Amino acid sequence: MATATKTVSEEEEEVTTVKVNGSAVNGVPPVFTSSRELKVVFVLGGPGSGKGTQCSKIVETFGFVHLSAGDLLRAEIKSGNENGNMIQNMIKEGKIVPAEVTVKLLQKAMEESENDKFLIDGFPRNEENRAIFESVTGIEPQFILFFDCPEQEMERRLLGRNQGRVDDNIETIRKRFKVFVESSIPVVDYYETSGKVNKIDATKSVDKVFDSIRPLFDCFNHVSSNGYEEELTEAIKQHNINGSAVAITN
Ligand SMILES: Nc1ncnc2c1ncn2[C@@H]1O[C@H](COP(=O)(O)OP(=O)(O)OP(=O)(O)O)[C@@H](O)[C@H]1O
Ligand SMILES: Nc1ccn([C@@H]2O[C@H](COP(=O)(O)O)[C@@H](O)[C@H]2O)c(=O)n1
Repeated sequence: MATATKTVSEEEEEVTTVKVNGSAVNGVPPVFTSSRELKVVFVLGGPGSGKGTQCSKIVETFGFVHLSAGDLLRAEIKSGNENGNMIQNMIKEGKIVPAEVTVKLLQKAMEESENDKFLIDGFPRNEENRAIFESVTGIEPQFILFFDCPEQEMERRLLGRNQGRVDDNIETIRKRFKVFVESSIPVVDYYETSGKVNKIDATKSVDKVFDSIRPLFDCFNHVSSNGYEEELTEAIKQHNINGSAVAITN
């Protein structure tokens, strides 16, 4: 009788060939065990620009799963994991946690989900985040949503947020702004070169911001006979024509 037990060579085969979106990076295949074609949108923008608020609305309307890198790190602190103290100290100082920690958490969350559409919020925060995510998962984002908001407005929002976060105080907020400009904007610039960045004017009301985002996600709901890729390319083109593709102000 046949058994379900795999031979060592079958298991090796699985780890090296059953891959998400699967290309090898520098000859090393990605170590992601899902065989689904995952669609990922990275959501970037300064602290307090409204990323989490808009992600909730996208989840409700377009059925994406929201993975906030910050929330996953905060959950790791609460879980009592050995990395908890290190993560807590980094967050208090507004510093970026080593990518291998954050990527592992994102990878686990994606593997545990049955969905295939993910909004990854607050990630990649620096070049190390970007490179390690790409090499571990082999996933290229569909596009980047970039929330553009002046520091003065972000500071006002963060100081009024009242969620008891250890980093929503003026001293840490200033450090987070500096890290954003020095480490996160270069990642946005990187994706700008491949035309993947969709800049959103985040100063408007919550509903107006969502109205400007909506057309970029419509293609994931109603796929035309040409397939969603063509619809998405057209939506990005229209988004840029409509004047949101202005220079990054930070
Ligand atoms: N368009 C908006 N206008 C005014 N206030 C907003 C807007 N969007 C979000 N806010 C408020 O600003 C605060 C920060 O929003 P949110 O938590 O969504 O930002 P974020 O970019 O996810 O921040 P962080 O990166 O620090 O997690 C919240 O109190 C939220 O209610
Ligand atoms: N990729 C990331 C994302 C977040 N952090 C740390 O968490 C803090 C809070 O992040 P939010 O997105 O919830 O604002 C952030 O300041 C970093 O300390 C990270 O290290 N890497």
